[in-house]
Amino acid sequence: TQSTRPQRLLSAVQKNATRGDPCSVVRAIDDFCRHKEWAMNVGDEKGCILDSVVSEMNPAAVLELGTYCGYSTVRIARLLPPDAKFITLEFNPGFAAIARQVIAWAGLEEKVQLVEGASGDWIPKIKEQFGIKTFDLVFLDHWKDRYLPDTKLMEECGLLRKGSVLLADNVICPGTPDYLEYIRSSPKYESRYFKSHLEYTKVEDGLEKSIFLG
Ligand SMILES: CCCNc1ncnc2c1ncn2[C@@H]1O[C@H](/C=C/CNC(=O)c2cc(-c3ccc(F)cc3)cc(O)c2O)[C@@H](O)[C@H]1O
Ligand SMILES: [Mg+2]
Repeated sequence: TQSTRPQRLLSAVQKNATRGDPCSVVRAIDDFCRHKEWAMNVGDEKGCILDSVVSEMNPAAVLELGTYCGYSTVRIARLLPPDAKFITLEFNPGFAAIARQVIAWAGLEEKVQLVEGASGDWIPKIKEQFGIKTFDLVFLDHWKDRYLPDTKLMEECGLLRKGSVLLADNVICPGTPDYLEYIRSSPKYESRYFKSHLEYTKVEDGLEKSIFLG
């Protein structure tokens, strides 16, 4: 039977990365996607911006929407303090299965809670299910037309506090026009665009970092 691209990405990690070494896992995926098969990971260039936001915040509670193969999950988890809580939501069982193995190869399974399911179903349940009051950082990288509804849902569910940061991938390519319009015009957010490029290409893309003002 034909393998899928996520399965081939996982094989590249198992072949080229060192177990327990998150940086080697990140490098192996970037090499695979740059030289073998493109895949929709945030990538190395935007990944450095993600790293700087995570490092600067030293967050105690992080939410990722859209795990895919776990590339950004590993990038984030490797920088978190030991007792931080990190929830990543993935609703495709096939992708979730691959991501679990990528995260395990990096030796980060203790730092990440991969929850299989849709963001719309899980966001209202996170407080009671995981004992999390609010998130310090949310990384949005799932379906682009879900960024806005899920942001409004997080607000309604009281998951954001003064200073919470939303970091959104792909605000230019593929683009998230309704989300950008909302977040840049809302008095509840202070927003800044980090210009970069679509992963592994020269096409413009970027991350939007938005601070919730309460
Ligand atoms: C019920 C749907 C909303 N809730 C959801 N809850 C949980 N997980 C969800 C999810 N939506 C989607 N997902 C998962 O997130 C991932 C989806 C990511 C979508 N990302 C993109 O489309 C994307 C696409 C590109 C891209 C850019 C240019 C191009 F030519 C082709 C593709 C680049 C990126 O960086 C991207 O992030 C999958 O793993 C999917 O199963
Ligand atoms: Mg993306």
